[in-house]
Amino acid sequence: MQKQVRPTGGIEVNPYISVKNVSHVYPGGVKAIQDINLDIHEGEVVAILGSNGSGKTTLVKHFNGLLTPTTGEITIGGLNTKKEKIAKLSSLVGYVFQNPNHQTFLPTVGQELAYGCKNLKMDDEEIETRVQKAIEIFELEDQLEDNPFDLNSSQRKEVAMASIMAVSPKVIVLDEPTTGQDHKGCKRVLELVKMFKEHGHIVVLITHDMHLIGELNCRTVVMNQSQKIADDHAKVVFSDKSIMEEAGLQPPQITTFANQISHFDSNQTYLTVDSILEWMDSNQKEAVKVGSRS
Ligand SMILES: Nc1ncnc2c1ncn2[C@@H]1O[C@H](COP(=O)(O)OP(=O)(O)OP(=O)(O)O)[C@@H](O)[C@H]1O
Repeated sequence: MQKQVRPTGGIEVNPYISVKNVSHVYPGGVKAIQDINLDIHEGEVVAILGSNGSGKTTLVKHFNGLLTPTTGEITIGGLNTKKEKIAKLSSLVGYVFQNPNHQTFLPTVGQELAYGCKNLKMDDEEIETRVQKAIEIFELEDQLEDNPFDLNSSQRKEVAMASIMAVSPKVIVLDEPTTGQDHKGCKRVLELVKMFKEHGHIVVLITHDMHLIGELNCRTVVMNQSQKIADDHAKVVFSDKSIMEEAGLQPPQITTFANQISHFDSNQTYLTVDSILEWMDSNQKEAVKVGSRS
């Protein structure tokens, strides 16, 4: 396999996910993605952004073999997705659907947590260890006998994420993780993405949630009309007006605000309120008092 040079660090590392010249045409003729190239490495959190129908879901469904390229090639951990069984690919790439009802179907949370591991034919001891770890991380001890459908949507989403965590795939794909979540649920998603990264997972998020991307401060891929039109750090992408306009996207409100205020460093893109407060502190802008209004 050809080695690729990472843009930073200068060390040659093979990407864990390698998408090469991939197009996908659905039966009926819709060209959902066209000539996509994308490398994702160990340790990365990557957000995939774009308007409805731009091809985000089609692209990520290729990572676990739910779809295969019409043309081009995808390798996951060095395995060509066209040649591997879906079961093998799902042990490497876990997919958390936007609607947890699409992936929770067993009568208890405990059974749900073990399902993915059982499906991959792990032995009982291994399943017990993995499920126990997921229970601890997600603090689900008191809910094991509950029916997932008696939980609220935020809790059900956590159960879906915990069952993927039990399988422990290298890559965790989160499809619109904050959609339908209240403020607490959104904060929890942010924590979980950080936690997945700390546990050594690559996280790929499909999202329309600019605030989430701002908080994650992560690599951002923009899809538009079935093509990849940007792939850079969120700060670079959000400050590129032509890309944002082409894709019909709005940066987080705090970024738009900072861009309009001459006080702020015009060479910087501010993604969060905290980054603005930090700038104010370090520049001792006394004209603008930092602190909450009473
Ligand atoms: N199973 C399918 N059969 C035919 N066309 C499809 C199918 N799934 C998606 N498409 C079409 O492929 C294109 C890309 O869809 P896709 O769902 O990948 O976009 P998306 O960016 O994820 O959109 P959204 O944000 O609405 O989920 C759209 O034109 C869509 O209508």
